[in-house]
Amino acid sequence: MDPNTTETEWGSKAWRLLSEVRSQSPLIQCITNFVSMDIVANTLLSAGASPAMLHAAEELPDFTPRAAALVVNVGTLSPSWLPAMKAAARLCMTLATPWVLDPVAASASAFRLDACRELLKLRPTVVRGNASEIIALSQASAAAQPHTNAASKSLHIVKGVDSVHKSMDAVEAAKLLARTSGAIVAVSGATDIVTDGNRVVGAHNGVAMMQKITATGCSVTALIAAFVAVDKSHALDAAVSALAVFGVAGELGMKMAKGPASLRMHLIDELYGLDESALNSHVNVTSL
Ligand SMILES: Nc1ncnc2c1ncn2[C@@H]1O[C@H](COP(=O)(O)OP(=O)(O)O)[C@@H](O)[C@H]1O
Ligand SMILES: Cc1ncsc1CCOP(=O)(O)O
Ligand SMILES: [Mg+2]
Repeated sequence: MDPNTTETEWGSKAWRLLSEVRSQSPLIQCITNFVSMDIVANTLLSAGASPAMLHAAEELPDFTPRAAALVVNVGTLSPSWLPAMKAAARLCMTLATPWVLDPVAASASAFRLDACRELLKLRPTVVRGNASEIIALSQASAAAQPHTNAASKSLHIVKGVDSVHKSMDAVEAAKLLARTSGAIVAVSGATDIVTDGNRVVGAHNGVAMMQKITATGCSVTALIAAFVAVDKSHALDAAVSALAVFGVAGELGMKMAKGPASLRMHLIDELYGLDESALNSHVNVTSL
């Protein structure tokens, strides 16, 4: 993070990065779960990025090098998808292309937890999960070997895809995961937390109703990828900005929404229409 960024400057930083996404329209390859594909693509389009949901291993050598960033989301993981996820992540690591891991339901099973740990070794630029996912992954990755006792203890910390912890409960776990993985770690929730293992920044935007729309977490993970794509050397700032922008769109959308279904529509509309004054007046980011 730029240590000189003051709390009042986050609005203009978020605006600058959103403007870059709109002008550059970065190509974002998304290997993501079936539930999320539609809302993730629509979120990226509304922000100005160009989404592509390609996951066939045969296509990766041609396509992944052309992407400005990659998302790997394990939400509907199956054995047939994992090799392509790893191959795409490995290509990004080799090419220094930013990539973002969403460890959906990280410790729901040993298969999923091991997959997330293997993906972590491929040096994601950012890991974004909810609090339960980050706590589980942090504990598991602190264990040295697959299926050690420490790793199996972190099994079933998550219930399913929804968090049973508050984001603030995951601050230390996030810092540890950032240190052990080398990634920027983002924990979504009432306060979105972003850390590089030393600094901790909180983004306080958003509304609780966003949890009642499936795949909002997946969507903000993809938005983080778009923001990191346009500011590769400041991944922490980019992640904070994406989380704040998505939260502001949720706050503005909530003014017109009657419930989760209409919030989904209004959030996407508000993301599309965000302007400088809205971000300057609504972005609420502090150091923690
Ligand atoms: N209680 C809350 N108040 C405000 N925003 C929230 C709240 N819970 C989640 N959000 C927002 O909803 C989005 C999805 O986060 P979350 O529900 O934690 O992810 P996931 O869907 O992966 O569990 C994020 O943008 C987050 O900031
Ligand atoms: C319901 C569900 N089941 C497998 S993936 C998925 C979507 C999860 O999306 P999010 O993590 O954004 O809530
Ligand atoms: Mg999630």
